[in-house]
Formats: sequence, structure tokens, C-alpha cells
Amino acid sequence: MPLVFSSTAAVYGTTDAVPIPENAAMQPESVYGETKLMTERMIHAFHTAHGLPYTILRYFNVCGAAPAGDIGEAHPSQSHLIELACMTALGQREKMMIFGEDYDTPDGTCIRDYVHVQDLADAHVLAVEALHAGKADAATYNVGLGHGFSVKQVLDAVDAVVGTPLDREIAPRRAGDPPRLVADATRIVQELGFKPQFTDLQQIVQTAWNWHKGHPHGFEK
Ligand SMILES: O=c1ccn([C@@H]2O[C@H](COP(=O)(O)OP(=O)(O)O[C@H]3O[C@H](CO)[C@@H](O)[C@H](O)[C@H]3O)[C@@H](O)[C@H]2O)c(=O)[nH]1
Repeated sequence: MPLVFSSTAAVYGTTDAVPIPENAAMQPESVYGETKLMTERMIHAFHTAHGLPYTILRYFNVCGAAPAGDIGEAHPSQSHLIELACMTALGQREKMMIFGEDYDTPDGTCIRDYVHVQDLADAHVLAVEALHAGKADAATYNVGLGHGFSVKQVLDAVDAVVGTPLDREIAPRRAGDPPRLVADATRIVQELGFKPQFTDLQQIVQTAWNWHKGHPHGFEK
């Protein structure tokens, strides 16, 4: 039975590679990243010993919601940038904190590769199809757009979609945040034919905003 494993860009930790290829050094800086890396290694060991076909997908920053606005993120301790910004726009939070403005990036804020959840779902379908076709039986792919946006660019996009500027405050850096995490997505594009549909930041934010506006209390009525 082939296996598709959900891994994370957090396996790379802080790296000088921009964008990050799958064979970059892996130095996770979080417990989460460390456990994902350990699991990747166990899967590979099992493949070597018993021939288990597998595909590992390393997600970058998954975001957005179903374009129809009926499925989206809803969990009690939200920490994701776009979700928090939407909640702020709804008045559920007072303002947006920008965690660090002194990074070595063009505007001083962290850069991430924001991949829409629907494109991520499509990547899984491609991975399963390739495994069933007998291709890519021990493969690892980054899943991202291959370009990044800064925290300020994301907040500007939220302001544009929502129609009013959110209050912002510069806060200290958040521990364990690498300055840049941008996928080198060449491998998944070339080998699996991955073609993300959501490449425009405002379009991505719009789907998240539609979900939050229509479901201010998540899945609760
Ligand atoms: O209120 C906030 C929230 C976030 N950020 C910044 O926004 C960026 C993105 O943060 P967030 O949305 O929390 O995502 P990440 O911390 O980059 O982590 C995501 O992406 C990782 C892979 O890159 C996954 O492993 C994690 O599960 C997933 O949460 C970071 O630079 C944060 O410092 C702020 O400035 N203010």
C-alpha cells in the first residue's frame, strides 16, 4: 500500500538556500519540524527494508479556504498570519502584530511561500496518481509556489481585500521564525505536473476572507 506523507518546510529550519531545494540541509528548529523529519526518515528506512512506495510532500505555508466559502480554517488557538488578519478585520482581535521588522529582507519582515489549500489538495491527487502508476516510489517534493511574500505584503493584501487598513504594531521577533522560507518547486512541477491555480496573493486572501466573513464562529452555527 503506497503512502503519501504530509511533511513540512519546517524540516529545513533556517537555511541560506533561496529558494530551498529538496536536497537542502535539514536543521529543524521546532519540535514539530523535528518530528516530521524523524517520520520522513522512518518512512525511508521502511522503504529500504520492505519496499514501501512513498511520496513525501513538504508543505510550505498553507493558506486560503475553499473558493465556495464553505470550508476553511477553524481552530481555537489560531496562529497563522492570514487567519489572524481576517479575524482582526472582523473585530475579533484588536490589531495585527508584526513579529520583527529587522530581518534581512527588503522590508524587514519575514518572507513565506503561501500555497493555497486547494492547490495543496491537487498536489496530493497528483502524488497518489503517480504512485499508482508506479512512478515516483520514493520521492520527496516541496509544495509551494516558488516565490514568497513578506508579512507586510500579506497585510497589505488583506487591507485591499477587506477595504480598510488594519491597525498594525511592530512586535519583537517570534522565536524560531526563519527570515525566508521559499520553496524551489521545480521538482513537483516537472515530475508531477503541479500547476497551482492560486498564484495571486489577493486572490488567495480573498478566499480566506470569504470564509471568515461567512463563518465568523467557524463551523459553529
Ligand atoms: O500575528 C502574526 C502571525 C504571524 N506573523 C508572521 O507571519 C509569518 C507567517 O507565520 P505563520 O502564518 O504563523 O506561519 P509559519 O510560522 O511560517 O508556519 C507555517 O508554515 C510552516 C512551514 O513553513 C508550517 O510548518 C507551520 O505548520 C505553519 O504554521 C511569520 O514570519 C510570522 O512571524 C506575524 O508577524 N504576526
